[in-house]
Amino acid sequence: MAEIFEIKPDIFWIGVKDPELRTFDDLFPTEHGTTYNSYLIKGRDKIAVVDTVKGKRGEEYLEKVKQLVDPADIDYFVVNHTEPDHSGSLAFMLKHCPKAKVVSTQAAHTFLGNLIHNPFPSQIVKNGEVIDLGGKRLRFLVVPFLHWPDTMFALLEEDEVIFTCDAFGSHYCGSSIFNDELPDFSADMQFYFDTIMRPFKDKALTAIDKMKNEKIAVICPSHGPVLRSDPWKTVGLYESWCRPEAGDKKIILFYISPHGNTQKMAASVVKGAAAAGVQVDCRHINELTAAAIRDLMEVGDALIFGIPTINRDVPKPMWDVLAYLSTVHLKTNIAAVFGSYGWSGEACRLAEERLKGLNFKLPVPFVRAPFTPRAEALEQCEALGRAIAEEVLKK
Ligand SMILES: Cc1cc2nc3c(=O)[nH]c(=O)nc-3n(C[C@H](O)[C@H](O)[C@H](O)COP(=O)(O)O)c2cc1C
Repeated sequence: MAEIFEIKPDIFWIGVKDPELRTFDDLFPTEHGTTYNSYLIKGRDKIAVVDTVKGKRGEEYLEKVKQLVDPADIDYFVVNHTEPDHSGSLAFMLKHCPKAKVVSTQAAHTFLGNLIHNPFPSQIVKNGEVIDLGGKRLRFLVVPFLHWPDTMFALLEEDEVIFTCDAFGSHYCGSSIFNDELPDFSADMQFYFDTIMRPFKDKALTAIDKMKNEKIAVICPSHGPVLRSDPWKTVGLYESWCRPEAGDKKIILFYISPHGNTQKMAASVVKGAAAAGVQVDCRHINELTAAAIRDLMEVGDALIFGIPTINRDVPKPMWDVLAYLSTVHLKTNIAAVFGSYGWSGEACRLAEERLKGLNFKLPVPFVRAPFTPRAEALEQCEALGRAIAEEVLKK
């Protein structure tokens, strides 16, 4: 018999486990594998399934469903989010569940159209709408961008069970599916937050605000353990990871400087900003871990990058820094660039293009200086620092 867990009377975990998975979506390491969680709810009158599983696991998943109900009796597939690890077996399941309607947000409906291509019976729901299964009412909380635009949570009001899709999930596959029956997986949960949810901290706080008015005894995410013991502890952790730190305004300056010229320019930028009343946390990127770089990015009221040209390009370690910008939740969209070069000097322009592509505002054009910066170039760097500080103080 395939593994099924009863979470509360007539609410079942019918997901599949993937303990050997070591890289999720070609992107993130999964040291402890993962699970694709799906849930079946038997109301007095209707049957609903919340999310499905990865497409490759469809057959096995169908067999699980058959252990509990006749698939032809399923009334609803609730799609909280359309990422293929949760919706991949939906089209397959619909063939076996002729009466089932797909319940989702409008955005998820559009995405499913682009994933499945064939028409499917559907019901689009808005925030606060309810589907009554008979003694079990499913109410939807629309929470866009956790972490795709399509996302919603589904709350079983009477049972106080909420299905939150990727939010509060972990890539963790253990012998049980319940958090109170497993070893500590908090590091996996934090890593999951860091890789998936971190760019959407403001959206997570909005979702948490919506949850706070609700009675919730169990959180059922779409990966990893079901949180039936102290679910609010996890909500509190998310809140602490998402809440911005208060404090004085500051500029973060990241630089690299094999021959020390860009470093000289950095010192002048720092001087100019300080004269305008804003401190600069000036850091050589080789002295920072990736985690420290990402943390610093999130606290900066402006970000400045000191970049020499190497082989007609931004040096690779600095490209890595620029790549991190899309993996964090930035407080600012103000940036500036400067750097030394020898003969062709492409780096500043390339970095500016990257920043503009991420919707940064660059109030001052980049300052570039050939080899050892002259006094005039250092003055330009001071002016750059001052202008960015003034921009920060305007906010
Ligand atoms: C390996 C190497 C490759 C370089 N390639 C370029 C280049 O393609 N174009 C250019 O303008 N300068 C190039 N330079 C020169 C540097 O940009 C120049 O020395 C600059 O002053 C270095 O800044 P830094 O003192 O902050 O390290 C290169 C330097 C090195 C060491």
